[in-house]
Amino acid sequence: MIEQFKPPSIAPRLTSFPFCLLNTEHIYHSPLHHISSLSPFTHHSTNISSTNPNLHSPTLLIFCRLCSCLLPLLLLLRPTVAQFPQVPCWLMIPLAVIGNPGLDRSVLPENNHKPHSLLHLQRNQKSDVMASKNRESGKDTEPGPPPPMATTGSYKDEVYFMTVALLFAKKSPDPNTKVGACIVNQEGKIVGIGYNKMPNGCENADFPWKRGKYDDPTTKHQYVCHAELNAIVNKTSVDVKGCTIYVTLFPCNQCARILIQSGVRNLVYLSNKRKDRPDTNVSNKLLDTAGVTCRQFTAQGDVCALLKSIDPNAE
Ligand SMILES: Nc1ccn([C@H]2C[C@H](O)[C@@H](COP(=O)(O)O)O2)c(=O)n1
Repeated sequence: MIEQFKPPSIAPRLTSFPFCLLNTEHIYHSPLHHISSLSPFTHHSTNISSTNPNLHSPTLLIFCRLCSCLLPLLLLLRPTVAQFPQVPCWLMIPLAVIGNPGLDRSVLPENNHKPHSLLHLQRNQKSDVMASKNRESGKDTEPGPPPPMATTGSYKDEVYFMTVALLFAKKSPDPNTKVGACIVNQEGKIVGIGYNKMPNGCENADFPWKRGKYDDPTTKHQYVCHAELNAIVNKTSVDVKGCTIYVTLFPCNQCARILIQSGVRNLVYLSNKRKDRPDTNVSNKLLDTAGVTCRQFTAQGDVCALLKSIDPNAE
């Protein structure tokens, strides 16, 4: 049997006008990209509505005709209505469909005046999220360049950074070895400072400060937080990836691991007198293998005098 296909008579006509309207360029400022997915007039729902018997009802026909007359009228009225603070709530629904006249576009980025601006914004936010995910997974921990070494003031910048580390070492309650650390980001800004002390909430006076075997709980070694660790946990930036650490004493094995894992890429140290001790003897190997550049800070002339004025024992 051969049968001619009869297209549904009313539904396509009903949906055609609002469908076209929603896709014209004239209303691209409106949040219709979003709303249209909910609207019964989209491509999507056109397909659904053509099989929907409700759409064939005369009431709906009148409603749609009314909408098609009302919408252009509201478009014309839109700037005028926006002058009035008290917009009747029945007007809010069609206005929401046309666009929010009260939206302060100056708070949006420049290109937000273009079509699909919200979409652009979401894409940018998405890439920010991806970037931070990559950072978390350590994918972007490529060696960062050392901070710029300008000579503003009397000294090179690194002299100031090492001086800050040395100055903060003086705050350490350790009677024998005082260590200071200063973390500098790739813009040459200080983002973390630390010195060796007991953990927060553990009174320095309540814990031993004497030296001894590393596994002896009556000595300081099991308790004290090293300067490098404190500088990292005190950071003022999101992270310390790509940063340079200035430290007055070469890091121990544990601190070397912490520096590597936190993404610090460059190390400048003042003294390495403990490098062969069991708690420091593999630092160099770890840092070197992980690609952290290490360099000893050398001071001469007035820089030497400056360091000695802070700590007479400074080498
Ligand atoms: N890179 C380092 C090395 C050591 N410290 C701290 C830990 C202790 O408080 C002190 C070392 O004591 P010592 O064995 O010399 O009696 O220095 C640090 O903060 N960072």
